[in-house]
Amino acid sequence: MTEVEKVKVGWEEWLSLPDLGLPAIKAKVDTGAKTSALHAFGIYEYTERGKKMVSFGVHPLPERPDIEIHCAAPLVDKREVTSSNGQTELRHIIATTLEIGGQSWPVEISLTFRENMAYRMLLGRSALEGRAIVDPVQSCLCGVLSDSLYDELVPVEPEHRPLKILLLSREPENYSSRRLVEEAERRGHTMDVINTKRCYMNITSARPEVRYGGKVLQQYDAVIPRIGASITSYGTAIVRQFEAMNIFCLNSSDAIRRSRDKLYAHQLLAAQGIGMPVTGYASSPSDTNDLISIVGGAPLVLKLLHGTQGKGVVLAETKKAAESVIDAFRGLDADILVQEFVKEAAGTDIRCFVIGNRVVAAMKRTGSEGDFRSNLHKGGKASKIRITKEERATAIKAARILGLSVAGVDLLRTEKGPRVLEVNSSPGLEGIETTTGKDITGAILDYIEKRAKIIADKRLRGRKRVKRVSKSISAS
Ligand SMILES: Nc1ncnc2c1ncn2[C@@H]1O[C@H](COP(=O)(O)OP(=O)(O)OP(=O)(O)O)[C@@H](O)[C@H]1O
Ligand SMILES: [Mg+2]
Ligand SMILES: [Mg+2]
Repeated sequence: MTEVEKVKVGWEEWLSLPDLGLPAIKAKVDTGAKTSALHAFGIYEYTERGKKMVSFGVHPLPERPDIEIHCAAPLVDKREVTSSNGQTELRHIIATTLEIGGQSWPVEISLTFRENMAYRMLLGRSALEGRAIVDPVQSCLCGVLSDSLYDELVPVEPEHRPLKILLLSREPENYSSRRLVEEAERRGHTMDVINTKRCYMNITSARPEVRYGGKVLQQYDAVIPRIGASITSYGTAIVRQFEAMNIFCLNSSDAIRRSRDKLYAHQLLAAQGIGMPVTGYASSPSDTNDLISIVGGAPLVLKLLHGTQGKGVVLAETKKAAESVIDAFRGLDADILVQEFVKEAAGTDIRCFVIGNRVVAAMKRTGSEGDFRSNLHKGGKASKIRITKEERATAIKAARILGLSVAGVDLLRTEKGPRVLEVNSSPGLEGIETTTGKDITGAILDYIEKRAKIIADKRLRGRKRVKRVSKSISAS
């Protein structure tokens, strides 16, 4: 290619990724980065005719969160990428076509979560090499693409093909299970509810399968895992088996495991800058004193690492009390977290219900008189609450870090901003639906319809040619 044919680009440019169904994205040109990056959420790997693929969602226009495009692309690699803030993460690398300034060529793009960033895409060196010349003081040399290009796409309405869904739950009669079945059937889908503990599998078989009552469980479009804390290990093994069968699982086995291990989850969240109460952890009783001082002394909160529903969460008002509780837990050979007591939360926490990359509902929970724990199972009361932008962004980010598509993110409201307590992978539906009056079950099924459809139908959407709508050149 000769010099003349190179596309001239400024420091920011509008471009299209036609194979992904993205007609207009404003990218920041970043010659300091090798690989280009695209903001994606709900990243999911699957195999299509022996070829590795990845599906994901994109909100291409930061100011238009209503535009959500679900994409699929060949997965070419998984690579450690260090972003500009110095954080390294293992990213999916996809192959696709870049269209800019009337030309198009193949590129590799890494998928990352940059919901809070001004640009949904970074155009790196490899994508520009031999194809473009950068003029760092110019902007949008290739013209401006309008939002309206998204209106012309194949509608993002999920197709109403009946799906076959499997609900893994040991409680078929509880509110969450009943609502999911009822709503799925109302939409014309079928939903089988199966006790996770009754599933078994042949893990050595070349063709992975899960069995139940002598039959092979197969041909599901989606699995909804509701795995209780007491069976995390077995439950996630079953989910992993379904993943090996390329069946879409609403939450992945890895994500469930990460969120269940409170210590691990805390480490992952802390590493990505999520605010949490100061938390310490130790195994040896000889360091109890220092551990207590790390979190700022009494009063402090002690938690069993694998506790749930407020069981195993204790407030120690004095240092003496803290020491004796730590001793008692140790005597039981239980792993514990020692945590700063956030007094200003005053027995109230906020449950944010996250689906995909949206908080679909939030409620405030206040503990019963005299209890600092706000768990509804412990007699707490719930009410509607409007969350702040920061709380919303934190909840979404926390779910995303753990890799959960559906999550109940619990946080405390403090003057210094939200403090995440934990992220639940099987959040209950009863409290949130009755408190907010919102159809959360419907929102979960909307999400499954979109995601499962992409994988089950194995078709790409929104392949349309793109017209430049205007050419505006500015030197900003
Ligand atoms: N550090 C803290 N400071 C103040 N209050 C806290 C703190 N940690 C926990 N709490 C209160 O105790 C409740 C239970 O704690 P946490 O959510 O960590 O435990 P859990 O047993 O796993 O509950 P869940 O049923 O939500 O899984 C919280 O909802 C909150 O109201
Ligand atoms: Mg919990
Ligand atoms: Mg909780």
